[in-house]
Order: sequence, then structure tokens, then C-alpha cells
Amino acid sequence: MNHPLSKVSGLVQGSEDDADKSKEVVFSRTVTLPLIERIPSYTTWIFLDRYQNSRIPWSNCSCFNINLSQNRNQRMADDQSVLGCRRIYYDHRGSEALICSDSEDDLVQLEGEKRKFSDGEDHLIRVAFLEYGIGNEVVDVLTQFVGGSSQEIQERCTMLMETDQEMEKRKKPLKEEISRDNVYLDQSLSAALDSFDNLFCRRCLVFDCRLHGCSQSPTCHTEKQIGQLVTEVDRKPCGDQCYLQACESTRNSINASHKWSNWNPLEKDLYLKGLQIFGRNSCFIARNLLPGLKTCEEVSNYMFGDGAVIPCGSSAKLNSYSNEAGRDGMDPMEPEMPAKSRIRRKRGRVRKDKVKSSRKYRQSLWRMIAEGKDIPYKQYSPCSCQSTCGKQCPCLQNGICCAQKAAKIASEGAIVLKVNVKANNAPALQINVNVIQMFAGVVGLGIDCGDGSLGGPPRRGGDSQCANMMLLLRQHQRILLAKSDIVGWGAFVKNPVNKDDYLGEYTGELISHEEADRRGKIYDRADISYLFDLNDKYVIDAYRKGDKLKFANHSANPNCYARIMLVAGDHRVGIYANEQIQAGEEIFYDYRYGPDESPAWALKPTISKTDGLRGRANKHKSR
Ligand SMILES: C[S@@+](CC[C@H](N)C(=O)[O-])C[C@H]1O[C@@H](n2cnc3c(N)ncnc32)[C@H](O)[C@@H]1O
Repeated sequence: MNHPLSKVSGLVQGSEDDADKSKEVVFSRTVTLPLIERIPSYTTWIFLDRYQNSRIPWSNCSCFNINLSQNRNQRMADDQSVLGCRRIYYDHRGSEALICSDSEDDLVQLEGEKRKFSDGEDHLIRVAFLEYGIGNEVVDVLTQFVGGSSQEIQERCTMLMETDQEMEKRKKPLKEEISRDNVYLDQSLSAALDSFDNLFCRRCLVFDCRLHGCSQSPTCHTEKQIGQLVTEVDRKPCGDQCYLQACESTRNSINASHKWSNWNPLEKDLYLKGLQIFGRNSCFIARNLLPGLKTCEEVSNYMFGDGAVIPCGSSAKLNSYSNEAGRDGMDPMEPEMPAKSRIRRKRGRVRKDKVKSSRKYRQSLWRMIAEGKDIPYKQYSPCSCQSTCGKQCPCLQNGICCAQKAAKIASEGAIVLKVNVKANNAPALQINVNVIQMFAGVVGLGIDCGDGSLGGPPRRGGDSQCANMMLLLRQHQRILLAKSDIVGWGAFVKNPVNKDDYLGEYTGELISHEEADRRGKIYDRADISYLFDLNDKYVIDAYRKGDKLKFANHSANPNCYARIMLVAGDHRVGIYANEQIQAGEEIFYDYRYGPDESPAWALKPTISKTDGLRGRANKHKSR
């Protein structure tokens, strides 16, 4: 008996001898099982059809903290049984615990880091505490949703409550002046739009956007543009109450200060908003922004009285707009940080050597050499130009032609059709201009949509369509996933494709460079990385979430190439064919590692087992 598997036993059949019947006969045959190569180890991943902003660092993520789940960790921290926080991760390859920080210095720095709260998180904390009070359970729930320790949440809440009380005290005298009948009129426009401002994504037009997060800076319009807007001439009266009906002399005799005092803060703000949108057109302003609140005549009187000369600064919102205008180039995804935390960040950047070493295995197109210059892709931030972008426009200066160019396309008529809101539905106003700009940008109303790709093809797809539209509309090729001919898993095209055809998008979690450095240390040890440098602010990490194209392998002689495109203001990575590719061929592109950042395998030519250089294994049957 050579092998237990080759032993077959049974009873002898058809024997006359009863004794023989009970005899066990043993047949023996050797079966050699073919040696099958182990399929590559594989982790599950979540499919994403576009990348997703991930603000939660692994260090706050319970699944990577083998110490304890976050909640338990919190409680232990609370009862002082855990001192400090040592970041320990689970290495799926070696099944061993790794300390993420390579040096004690790192640990000290991480421990010293203070949790930063975004406006949206503050909002959540405020609402929770106002509705449910400060109980341990509430704190626990908040730590799950917001992150951070319970102590941090409690501290933040106390701080928020104190600030709110302070604000309330300052507001009081003004509040007493105005009517209490209408909760909306009681507030300024900015206060009425508070949650809208915080939670609505102006790019994706959804609440609670997972890509851009909350607290985005609104697209702003500068004060000086108000004066340039349309004046009212040659118009017909809009109704009985139209100011055009009133005689000139009556209008001039109006006591402007009396009228001004009858305008409450929300009405004033709505008026100013109307001025921004329609110019000095009291008919439009009254009909669209102040229906039921002010007649056209009243608006006109106000306009020709004090209202017209009141600077935007009278409105907190508009004031903030003008401030925003000075923030061009800043990231709208990132809430304005207190000066303190910025300093802390800068200090973090001083540690360049370390950062570099942990970036060595990242695919990095963002530092792509375009026309001999080392130009990093800059995170896009919509400009504040109202009509066309002039020479000073930061978008043009950064080589980005933004959707703001389409602003003028949003003609008054179009806006009038769309804006028909009541005062208590004021949020709609805020989005109106942005929506139309977005729409104009998306449908490409005769404007250059500026795909923002640096240094090369393809700017246009078939039918003269902008290449970035393929990403926007997700017109990708069918991609198959199968064992690569080179290493691990690979991505393959199902159907033949032509040169410069768009294959699909490299998606994943959108993380900061700092977070990528932390994760990169772990990936580098395993020598497998799904990090893709997107721009000066963000890195895509496809390790846990992504598209099948995350499995495309590297080759110095590739049949595809990756290109960073600007799509509706976001950088996205498209993979395109470098040449004609046959159905079932594996996809390779150049990861473009920097000269001193390449892993050893990237320096060698990629030799396919079946097809020589680069690898051309057919995978027709694979899925
Ligand atoms: C984005 S993943 C590609 C998918 C990977 N093959 C898998 O099985 O998950 C990138 C990693 O694949 C490996 N890789 C990609 N191209 C390679 C090549 N030409 N030679 C060796 N390893 C390669 C490296 O470990 C790299 O960090």
C-alpha cells in the first residue's frame, strides 16, 4: 500500500463459499495527482465605479486595529488601562503583527496629533447633543460615526456649546428687533442655509457626498461684479405692484431709512442674492426671491434707497464669499483649518526623507514630466470668476479651464425658469447658479471642458467628444480578471480595442498623502501596492476598494497607458490603449516609478511565461 488514497476495499461478489464472502479483498492502484500551482493568495475587495473620499485613517479603523475594536479601545482608554496608542496592523501575508510606525519618533508624533473635526462632524456632534444630551451612549455612537476618542468628542462638544452660547449672546440684540412669527425670517440667509451649506455637494448635487465630503466652499461671486450686472431699462411692468407703475416722483420721496428698517435680515440677504443673480432687476428679485414678502415696488424703493448701496459685507454669507474669493487655489473639499493645525502639518512635511522612502512603490503620474517640466497635478478648486475667466483666473493659470466659463450661458431667462422659490425654500437659490454651471460644464455647451491631462493624448475621443466624457459617462470596456501571466492577478480586455480607446478607470479610496505614507509602509513590506498618486493632495488606494483595472500589472513596454484627467473638477485616472489590443490580452501600463523609487522587479524587463516580453497570455475563458 503506497498511499492511503490508493487503497480501495470491498467484499468479493459471487463466491460460493460463505466463508469467502466475508473476506475482505484489497485492490491496490497508484493514482498520481497532477501538481497544481497554488492560485495566488487573494483578498476580497469592494467594487467601486469611481473613487471614494476616505477620511478615516486606518489608525482609526477598527478592522486594522488588532488590539481591540474601537469601542472597547475607547473604554479601555477611558479607564486608563491603556496608555497612549500604539498602532498595530495585521499583515495579511505574513499573518504577523506589524507596528506601523518605524520609529519611536513616529509614535510620539502620532500620539501628539490632535483630532481635527470637519464642519460636518461638528454639525453632527451639535445635533446629537442638542437632541439626546451628553450620555455615554451618545458619545459611543458618535465615536463610531465621527471617529476619535470619547474624550475628544466630549471636549469638542463642550467647545462647540461654549462657542454657540457666545454667538447667541452676540446675536441677541438683533434678534429682539425682528419678528418671531417666522422662523426663517428670524435668521440670516447664511444661518438658514447652514445645514445645506454643510451637507450639500455642489459638484455631485447630492447631500452627504462620499467623494467631496461636506463643508465645501461655495462657488463665489465677488462684490465688484454686482455693479456690472444688468440694469433695468425698457421693461414692461410685471404687475399691479410693479415699481414701473409708480411715478418717478413718488419713488424719490420714499424715506429709505424707514423702508430699510422694515426689512428683516433674511429679506435683506435674499435681496442681495437676487442682486447677484439678476442684477438691478426688481421685478425678477421680487418675483423669484421675495414672493409674498416684498412687492416689486418695495424692492425697487429699497434698491434706490439704502439697499442698493449696502455693501455685500452686510450679509455674513456674502462676506464669507468675498473671503472665499481670497482662498483661490485652496481645496474646497477641505474645511478651512485653524492656523495651528496648518503649522502642525507643515512640520510634518519637514520629515521628507521618511516620506520619500515610503512613497517608493507608488504609481505616480502626477509628477509626470510634461514638456521637460516636473509639474505636479494640483488639486482643483473652482474659481470665483463670474462670466469668463480672465488672465488672472487661477484655473487658467493652473492650466485648467473650469466650468465657470459656462456661467454666462446660464442666462437670466434660464435662471428665472428654474428659480421660483418661497422664502422658506431658500436653499434652492443657493444651488441655482452652481447647478446651471455644472450642467453647462457637463453637457459641454460649446465650452472647452479642459480635461486637464498633461502632456499628451488623448484629448478627444471618437466623434470629437472630449476624452474625459468617457470617464464621466462611464463608457468603459469590459475587463476580465484572471491570473496574470506575470505575477498574481491581472486585468484582461474581453473584446478587441483600438489605439487610444478608453478601457476604464482606476478607482479606489481617495486618501491624503500622509495616510498613504502610513499605509505604504505596510504595502512596501509585502511588496505589493495599489497606491496611485493622483495629485498634490490625494492618493488613490485600491487595496480594499477599486475596479478590476486595479489588477493591471506594470510593464516598461506596455500596451496601455494611464492618464490623469480632469472630470467635472475632479482628477480621475483613465486607462487607455497604447495600441490595438486583441480580445483576451492582458493589460499592462507603465507605473512610472521615479528613478530612485522603483522596486527591483520594475527595473527588470517584464518577461511573460507564454509570450516573451511583456506578456500576451490569452484569457478568453477567464472571468
Ligand atoms: C496594482 S497591483 C497589480 C495586481 C497584482 N498582480 C495582484 O495580484 O493583485 C501592483 C503590484 O503587482 C505587482 N506587479 C505589478 N507588475 C509587476 C511586474 N511587472 N513584475 C512583478 N510584479 C509586478 C507588484 O507587487 C505591484 O506592487
